[in-house]
Amino acid sequence: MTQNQPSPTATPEREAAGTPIVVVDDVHHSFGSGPQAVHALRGVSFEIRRGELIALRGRSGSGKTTLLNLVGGLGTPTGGRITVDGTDLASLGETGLLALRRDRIGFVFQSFGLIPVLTAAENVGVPMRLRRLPAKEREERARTLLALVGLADHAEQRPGELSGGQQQRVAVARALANDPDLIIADEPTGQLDLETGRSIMELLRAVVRGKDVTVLVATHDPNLIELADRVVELRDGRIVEPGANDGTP
Ligand SMILES: Nc1ncnc2c1ncn2[C@@H]1O[C@H](COP(=O)(O)OP(=O)(O)OP(=O)(O)O)[C@@H](O)[C@H]1O
Repeated sequence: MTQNQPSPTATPEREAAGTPIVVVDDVHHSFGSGPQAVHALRGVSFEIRRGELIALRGRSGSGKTTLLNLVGGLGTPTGGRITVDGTDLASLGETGLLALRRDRIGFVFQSFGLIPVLTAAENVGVPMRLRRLPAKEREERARTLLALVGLADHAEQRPGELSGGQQQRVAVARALANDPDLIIADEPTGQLDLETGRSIMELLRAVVRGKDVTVLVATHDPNLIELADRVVELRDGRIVEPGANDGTP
C-alpha cells in the first residue's frame, strides 16, 4: 500500500490520534550574541502525536528546559518553527501566547510552584480564576481534580501542610484545571524520592490515558523514562536518538 492510500482501518478518531499536536521544526535557540552566545538548541526537529507521553532526556545543560519553554510559548526560538495544534506560535502575539498558555497548556515544575497562602483547592482554582470561571464552578472542579489525583481529603490544606509528593499532585491537578491539550512537565520528580516520583509519573500516565491529554516531560530518571511512550534525547542542543521506548538499549 502506498502512503497516499487511506488505511482500511482508518477512522476519524484514529486519524485524530495520529495527528501531531506539537511539531518542532529545525528549532535553534541562542542566548546572547557574538562570541559570548550560548547555542542552547541547534536544529531540533520532532513531532508529538496527540495522546502520547514523551520523555525528554538529556544531561544538564543539553537544552531540555529551553525546549520545553519554547514549546510552551514562553519565548520565541531564534530559528525554526514550532506549531501547537496546527498554530504556528510565531503567528501569535504576546496576548495569543498568553491565551495559549492559559487555555491549552498545563505546566508542572520541579519546585511545585504552589502559592503557600492558598489551600490545595484554591491553588487548583488559580488557572480557572484567570479564565474568570464562576466561584462555584471553580470550587467544584477543583474538588473533582483533587479527587482524581488522590487528594480528596486534603482540599483545605495549604502546601506547607502537605508532603512533596502531595504538593506535586496538587500541581498536576492545577495543570489540568483548564482542561489542557498538552501538559509540559520540567523534572516533575526532581525533588521527590524514587517511589513518590514514580507515583507522580504513573499519575501523568493515567492522565494521558483517561483524559486524552498529551504530556511532554523532561526527566533524568530512568524509572520514569520506562513509563513513556517514546523518548527524545537531547545532547548539546541536538536530538540524538528519537524512537520507540520499547525497552531495547
Ligand atoms: N537565560 C539564559 N541565559 C543564558 N544562557 C542560558 C539561559 N538559559 C539557559 N542557558 C544555557 O542554555 C543551555 C541549555 O540550558 P537548559 O536549561 O535548557 O538545559 P537543561 O537540559 O534543561 O539543563 P538542566 O537539566 O540542568 O535543567 C545551557 O548551556 C544553559 O547554561
